[in-house]
Amino acid sequence: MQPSGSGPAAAELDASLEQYLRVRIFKIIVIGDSNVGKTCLTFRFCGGAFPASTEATIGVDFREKTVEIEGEKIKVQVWDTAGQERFRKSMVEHYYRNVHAVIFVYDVTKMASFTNLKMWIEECNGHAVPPLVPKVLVGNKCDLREQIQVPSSMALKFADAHNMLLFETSAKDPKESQNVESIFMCLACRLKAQKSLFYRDMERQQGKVQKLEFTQDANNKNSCPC
Ligand SMILES: Nc1nc2c(ncn2[C@@H]2O[C@H](COP(=O)(O)OP(=O)(O)OP(=O)(O)O)[C@@H](O)[C@H]2O)c(=O)[nH]1
Ligand SMILES: [Mg+2]
Repeated sequence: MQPSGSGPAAAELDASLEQYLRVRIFKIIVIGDSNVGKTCLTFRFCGGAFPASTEATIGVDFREKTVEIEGEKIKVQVWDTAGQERFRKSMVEHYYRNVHAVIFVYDVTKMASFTNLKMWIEECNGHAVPPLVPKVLVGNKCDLREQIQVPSSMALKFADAHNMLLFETSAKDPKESQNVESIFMCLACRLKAQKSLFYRDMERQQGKVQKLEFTQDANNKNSCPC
């Protein structure tokens, strides 16, 4: 596993430094029951492989990957959170502070992990995460076809009701790696478009809209995987 030596304060400092150096950094948190595969999904995206073994995450593990969207380098900072209450309770405030996007994960072979999503969404809402923060739903472990308990139709209905996109995938199956990548890239593209709008509005207020280099991105959604 990747080392997780730096704490949330260091990650926040890192974010400030990155902003200073003008590389945009997007903080994406991964939330859900213990054992649904949050660590494996984040490792698949950032490390390009399925980890040989994992242990329950304690507090949070940070992973990151620099991606390029429409010629701009963006650092995706992934917060792989702990699903077990005892390993997360002291950290919850840090998870949600200044978060840019949220990924809710359930295990398609475990109905309880799906029904518990309600609780995870409540926790997220309870931390005043703005409605504009994009959220997606991920059903993991689709490689275990014989054991699926959560039908796609049920998950889709839930995702629709909560205004989220649904991804069903497997961190384990190498054939699904592109799909895992799409989850994060979809969010990064949305954030890039959103932030461009934000910057454009700010500039408009200041009467400088013509000078802003990000303006064009707001309307250009062609490269978004979703
Ligand atoms: N078959 C299969 N197993 C998976 C997949 N993803 C994860 N696992 C297994 O599920 C178990 C839990 O994975 P983790 O990624 O550690 O789960 P987690 O959600 O991070 O758990 P916490 O850190 O306790 O919150 C491990 O034994 C993984 O090997 C998958 O896509 N398919
Ligand atoms: Mg974990």
